[in-house]
Amino acid sequence: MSSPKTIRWGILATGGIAQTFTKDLLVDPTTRGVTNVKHTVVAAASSSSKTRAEQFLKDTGSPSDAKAYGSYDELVKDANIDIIYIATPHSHHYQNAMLCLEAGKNVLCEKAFTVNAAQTRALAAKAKEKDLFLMEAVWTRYFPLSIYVRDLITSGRIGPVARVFADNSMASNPEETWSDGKNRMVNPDLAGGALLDLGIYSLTWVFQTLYHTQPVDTRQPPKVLAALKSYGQTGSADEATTILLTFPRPAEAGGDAHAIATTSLRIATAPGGKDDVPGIRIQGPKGEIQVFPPAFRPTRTRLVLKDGTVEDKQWPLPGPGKGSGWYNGFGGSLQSEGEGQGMFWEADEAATALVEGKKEGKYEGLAESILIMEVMDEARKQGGLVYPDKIETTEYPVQL
Ligand SMILES: NC(=O)C1=CN([C@@H]2O[C@H](COP(=O)(O)OP(=O)(O)OC[C@H]3O[C@@H](n4cnc5c(N)ncnc54)[C@H](OP(=O)(O)O)[C@@H]3O)[C@@H](O)[C@H]2O)C=CC1
Ligand SMILES: O=C1OC[C@@H](O)[C@H](O)[C@H]1O
Repeated sequence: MSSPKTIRWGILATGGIAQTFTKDLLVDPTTRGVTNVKHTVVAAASSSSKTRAEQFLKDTGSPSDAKAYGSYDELVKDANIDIIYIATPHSHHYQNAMLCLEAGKNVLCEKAFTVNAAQTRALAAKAKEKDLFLMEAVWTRYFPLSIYVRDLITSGRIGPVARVFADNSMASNPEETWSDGKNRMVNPDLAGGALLDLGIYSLTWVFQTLYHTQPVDTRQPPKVLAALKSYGQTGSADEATTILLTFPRPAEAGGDAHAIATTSLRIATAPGGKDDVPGIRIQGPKGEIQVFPPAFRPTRTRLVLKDGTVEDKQWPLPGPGKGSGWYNGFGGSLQSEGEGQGMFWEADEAATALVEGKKEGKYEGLAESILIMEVMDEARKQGGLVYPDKIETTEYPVQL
C-alpha cells in the first residue's frame, strides 16, 4: 500500500465555519478509515489583521510553522499551498475564488457557491482555463449517510423516486438575534437570507436524490415555481422560500417527479428541537427514506417499505476529533465531545481529487452546482429578491 499524500491547505477567512473546518481537517483521517490522503494547514489569512490569523492558527491547533497573513492577497501568493478553502460570506465568494484561481490555486469554496449562476459559470470557466480543481463545499453530499441514501435509491429499494419533501429551517428570532441587520444571515450586502444559506441544503437533498441518482445522459433540469417571503427589517433578504420543482422523466422511469424544497429562518423543521420529525422524505412506489434533522448534518435515517419493513440507522460522526463543536451560523457552538463534525469528508474528496488529477468533486460536479444556482436564481426572480449590483456582478476585481 502506498503511503498517504499530504495535502497542504490555506484557509481564507477566520470566522465560525473556518474554525470548525480547520479543526476537522486536523483530525487523523485513519479514524474514519481514510488512508490515501492526509491534511495539513500551512497558512491562514484574515482580511482584518495578521494578529487575527495568528490567533486562528493557535485556536485551531494548526502546526506551529503555519504562516499567518493579514490579507487574502498575500495568502494566494504562498507557493506552499496546494488548495485554498474559502469561508467568507456568500457575497464575497466570487471575488475571493477568482483571486485564488487567477493566482493558480485550487479551490474549495463554501456554499452557497456564489450569489448567482453567472458567477459560478465564470468561476468554472476560469478553473478550466487554468486547469485547476474547483468544488463547492456542500459537505452533506460527502457524508456516508448521503452515499447510503443515494445507493438505496439506485438499487431500487423504494422504486423510482416520485416525490421529495426537503426542509431545512431554523427556529430563530431574527429581530432579536440579528437586531442591527448587519449579520450575514439577514444582510443583503452579504447576500443574506434563508435561501442561499439554508435553502441550498433543501435543494441539495432534492438534487442528490432526484437528479444525481439518474444516469448522466438522462439528467434534465427541473421546472421551478417559487414563493418567497421577504425579511421585513432588511427588505431584500428572504425570511422564507418555498420551491416546487418538476423533474421531467420518461414514463418508463415512473414519469415526472416532484419535489418541494422549503426553508425558513423563523420556522423550525422540528419544533422544540425535537429530532423525530423527518425533515427529508424521499418517496417511491415501494416506500420511503426519511432523513432526520438537521438537513445539513444528519446522523439518522429510516427506511420504511410498504411490506412493513422498517430499517433505522444511526450515523455517528467518527472521532476522536478535537472537540471542535458543531458551529452554526447563528453564532452558537455545541460541543460534541469525541466527534469530528463531518466536514473532513468533503476535504478528503478534494484532497483525493488533487491526488488523482481530477478537477471537480465526485458527488457534485460544477455543472450540478451551476444548475442549483440557476434554480436559486429563478426562485429569487419569481420572488423579486435582487442583491446589490456589486455582489451580483461577474466583473473582477471589484472592491467589496
Ligand atoms: N458548511 C456549513 O455547515 C456552514 C457553512 N457556512 C458558510 O460559510 C461561510 C461563512 O460563514 P460563517 O463562518 O458563519 O461567517 P462568519 O461571519 O463567522 O465569518 C466570515 C468571515 O469572512 C471574513 N469576511 C471578509 N469580509 C467580510 C465581510 N465584509 N463581512 C463579514 N465577514 C467577512 C471574515 O474573516 P477575516 O476577518 O478573517 O477575513 C469573517 O470572519 C458562508 O458562505 C456560509 O454559508 C457557515 C456556517 C456553516
Ligand atoms: O451551512 C450552514 O449550516 C448550518 C447553519 O446553521 C448555517 O447557518 C449555515 O450556513
